[in-house]
Amino acid sequence: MTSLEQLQGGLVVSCQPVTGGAMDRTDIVVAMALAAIDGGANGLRIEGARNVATVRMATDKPIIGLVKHEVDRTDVRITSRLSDVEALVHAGADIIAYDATDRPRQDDRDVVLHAILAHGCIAMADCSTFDDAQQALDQGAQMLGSTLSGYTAKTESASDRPDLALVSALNRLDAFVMAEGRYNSPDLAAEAFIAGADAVTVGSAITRVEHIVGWFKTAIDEATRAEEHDDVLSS
Ligand SMILES: CC(=O)N[C@H](C=O)[C@@H](O)[C@H](O)[C@H](O)COP(=O)(O)O
Repeated sequence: MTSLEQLQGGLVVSCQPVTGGAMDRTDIVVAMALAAIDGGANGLRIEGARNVATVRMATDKPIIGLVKHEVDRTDVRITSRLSDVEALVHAGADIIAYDATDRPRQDDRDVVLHAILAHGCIAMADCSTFDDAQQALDQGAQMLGSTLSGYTAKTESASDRPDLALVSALNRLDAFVMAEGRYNSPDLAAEAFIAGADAVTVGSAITRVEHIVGWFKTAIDEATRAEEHDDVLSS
């Protein structure tokens, strides 16, 4: 079975710990990846060549690899350099995700895409809009993700809901559609398929303990504040 066949109709778990957090260690990334597979994940999204190489030794499941780094004078962070592609190929990624937005960056976007394809990997375009996806498809990307919707100046939004409308729009294009970004519950992940996704990637809600704890804390704090408010009114 090809990687895309293995991912079809399934769940990819993104194992990206909070940078610098208590879980930001390669051994923990491997443990999260194996636990995700035990839970039924069809594939993994792994950041960093070292993490990809170590997870690769532990499983044959499809790995979507990416490298994130901060560079001066650009907001582009995901696999924006040719050297990132080389490192991920070397590490054994099956699929390489890259920033498919039209924002300026160090190495030309389509040169990065062509390098991924030239190495025989599947290219996953992390898109913020339908236009990003259309351009990526025209250049040969086989997988289109809604990953960056809500995270660029053009699409910035305060909503904590996923962009299901973008997933529906991507479904009209002839490519594998990955719903990704803020699928923070099983119900939302299921909705991605109703919208036309071929697979869904979930990260924070499964592997970022700090975020999950924060969601609980916020809900509890709001509830306790509301209760205090009611007590004051009734006293
Ligand atoms: C915007 C951006 O840089 N997204 C990143 C891409 O790799 C990750 O930080 C996300 O965790 C991943 O996309 C999964 O999304 P969520 O964590 O919402 O399930």
